[in-house]
Amino acid sequence: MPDPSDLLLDVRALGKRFGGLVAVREVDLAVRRGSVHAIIGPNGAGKTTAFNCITSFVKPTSGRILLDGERIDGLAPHRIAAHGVARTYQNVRLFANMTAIENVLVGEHLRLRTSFLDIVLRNGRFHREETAARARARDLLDFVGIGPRAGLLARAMPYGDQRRLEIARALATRPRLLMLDEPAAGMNPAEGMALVRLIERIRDDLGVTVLLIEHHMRVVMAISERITVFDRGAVLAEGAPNDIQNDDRVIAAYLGTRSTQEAHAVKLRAEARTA
Ligand SMILES: Nc1ncnc2c1ncn2[C@@H]1O[C@H](COP(=O)(O)OP(=O)(O)OP(=O)(O)O)[C@@H](O)[C@H]1O
Repeated sequence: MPDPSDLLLDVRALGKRFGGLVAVREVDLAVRRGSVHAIIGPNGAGKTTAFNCITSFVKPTSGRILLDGERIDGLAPHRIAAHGVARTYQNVRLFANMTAIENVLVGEHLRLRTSFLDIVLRNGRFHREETAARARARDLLDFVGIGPRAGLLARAMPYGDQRRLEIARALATRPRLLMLDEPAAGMNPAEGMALVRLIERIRDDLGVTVLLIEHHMRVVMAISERITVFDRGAVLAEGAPNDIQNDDRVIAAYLGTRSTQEAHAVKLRAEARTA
């Protein structure tokens, strides 16, 4: 068991029911400060529901969620963001008709101290904060590798750049914990490895702890210090990448073949035969 003071996120006995369906049951999740931690598991295992509970997008049925030792379950989503938790989504959710830099500024503004009156009056504080926010937004776009596209509309950007923009917008809220839901979805192997390097820089250069849900096993194994495996709403295994790769239960449930995609294909073919 890790020392509780090493933990940034400490989820205990988390449960979520949707009517009669138990989506998450008795889940414990301990994310060390300064680490990259992955959640893996088959489709429908409850991974996104656990994310949604942590960010208060859905209300947990049971359990406790602590950030840096402080309970955050039951807080409104914007309060959780203010505590330093930012996330991205499985499907890109950008403001499509805004430019890249404007999307990042939306994240920045969650942090600014400018009051409504300051904005209406466009006074000194407004201009100082706006200038600083723009400079920081540009730095973040550079950091994620899309600086030259700052003025492009989000909808005009290639998919890979949109995913980077989402990460920049999340970073603009200055999180302590960045939660990424399938960041490598739709990426080819080279793009996946470039994402690995970006996530490493987020951890090392910005000091942000990263919790990600991911199906691309090459990405997961390359980046994660710890992996938690979900299966049918519960935690099946937790450990370092090497342990997870060699865990018989995980192999049986999930990694039985060379890649996740193959595992899904085998499962689907088996289901098709019995249909
Ligand atoms: N809002 C909801 N209402 C009812 N059922 C839901 C809701 N959200 C999720 N579920 C169900 O909860 C279960 C867990 O879903 P969840 O999306 O958390 O799985 P997942 O592990 O993230 O899957 P995937 O890898 O496909 O994204 C599924 O059976 C899903 O249908």
